[in-house]
Amino acid sequence: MPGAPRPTGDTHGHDRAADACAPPVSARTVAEQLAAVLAECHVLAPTQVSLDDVRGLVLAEDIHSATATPPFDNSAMDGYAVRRADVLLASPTNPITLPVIADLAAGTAENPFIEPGRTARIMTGAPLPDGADAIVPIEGTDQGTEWVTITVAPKEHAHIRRAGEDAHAGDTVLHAGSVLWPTRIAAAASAGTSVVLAHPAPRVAVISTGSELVTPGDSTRRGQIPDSNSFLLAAAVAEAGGIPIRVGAVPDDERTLRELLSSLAETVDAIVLSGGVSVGAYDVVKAVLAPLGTVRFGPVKMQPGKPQGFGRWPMPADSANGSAPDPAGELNDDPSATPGRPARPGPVIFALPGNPVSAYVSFEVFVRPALRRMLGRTDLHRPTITATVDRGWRSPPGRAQYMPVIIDRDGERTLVRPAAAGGSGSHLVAGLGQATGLAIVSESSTQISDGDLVTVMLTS
Ligand SMILES: Nc1nc2c(c(=O)[nH]1)N[C@H]1C(S)=C(S)[C@@H](COP(=O)(O)OP(=O)(O)OC[C@H]3O[C@@H](n4cnc5c(N)ncnc54)[C@H](O)[C@@H]3O)O[C@H]1N2
Ligand code: MOO
Repeated sequence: MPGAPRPTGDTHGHDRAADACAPPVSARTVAEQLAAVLAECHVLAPTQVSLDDVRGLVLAEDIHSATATPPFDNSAMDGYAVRRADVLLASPTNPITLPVIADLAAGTAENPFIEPGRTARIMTGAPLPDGADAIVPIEGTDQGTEWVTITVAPKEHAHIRRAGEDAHAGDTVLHAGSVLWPTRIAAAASAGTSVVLAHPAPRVAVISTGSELVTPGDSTRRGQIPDSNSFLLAAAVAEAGGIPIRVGAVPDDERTLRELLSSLAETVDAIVLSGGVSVGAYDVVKAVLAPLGTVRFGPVKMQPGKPQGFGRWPMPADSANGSAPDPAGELNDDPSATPGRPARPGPVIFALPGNPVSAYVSFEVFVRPALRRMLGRTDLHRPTITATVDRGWRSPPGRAQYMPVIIDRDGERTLVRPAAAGGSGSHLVAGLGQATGLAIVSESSTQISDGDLVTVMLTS
């Protein structure tokens, strides 16, 4: 990229003077940033997926029943298969005793013909033997095995489940576009399908950046804190339906991060980074990604979550196309190299702010809808409700605010109050754990008072 500052392996090596000279990036609204994100995130191409792995995926084909469901007439009760005419007059005062000619368990292929005056013991799910036209549950008998005494007269076709009453062979049991939740997975299985064409779950690498970060539980010296963002974001990816690959925390070192991104790019659909996107001296994510020209960094008019980066990791061009791979910007300086087409588009990259509440809000507002678009979901957004403010707060002018709130019921009313004692501070990660929603305050509001109505995104 001519004129772009060349990334270096040093921690502090990128050219701050060049950054200062770069034209200021205009602030986007949340809607503008979301539109830019969604325009770049496409549904993943469908693949064959085993029913073991389809939960939450979107079906890309209709599923037809291979056979009738149920496939054969069968018993709905543990009891006796009878000719109803034989026991029509049965009652406690008029018991009728019949010989038991067979014992039919679920799974049996036997089909003993039930002659008049005979019966077979039968279990739930076993095929109805020819000749029988009703089932007497064991509760209406003495449960005999050689002979059985029946004291209850069955109704017509009592306790018989008919072949095809659920679906006929060839019926469409699921339509393309259906989200495969457990009951639909059961419908596919009962239709005789073990593998379906579905849009796969996006594989999402989650990386925290910051030399201050340690693994939770490890001892910390002054200046260090546990990495909570990689756990937050990996769990949020899974909850959104993606497959998280939690890399953990990497230090503020450009070469380390560049090599990591380059190696991950081959195997993931998205990369979610946190930290290092603001204007600090060691903002490693921005230092590595901004010079590539494929990731845009700029402020979004929201609080928290102001500094955002979004774009794509540039993949090596297809060598058959005669071009040279150069994702890291350091392998090829040959100006005569012919640009080629990438073999596949690189993963989309979300560079989220490091403050934990900022990272979380950014995930909810931008990453989650994007992942759901990649999954083929049409319900991209969380549901919202209107709630009454129980304890007011302030909001910065010119920025849409996403306040983590606790949602309570008070009779007919739904009440909200800030989840963290400190309010909207983007470092208040412990308080964030109390939140069950995000109250959305418009750019023009600066004071949210007790009794006001607010829109609340339900997050759990
Ligand atoms: N002079 C300015 N300073 C800052 C501005 C600004 O406009 N001008 N913006 C502020 C805002 S708003 C935010 S948000 C942050 C974003 O900064 P970064 O994305 O560069 O994030 P870091 O500086 O790396 O970290 C910020 C904060 O979060 C903590 N952190 C980072 N990663 C994790 C993690 N994985 N787990 C837990 N906590 C994490 C980090 O220690 C810092 O305290 O910039 C403001 N500054
Ligand atoms: O915009 Mo920052 O994300 O407030 O903390």
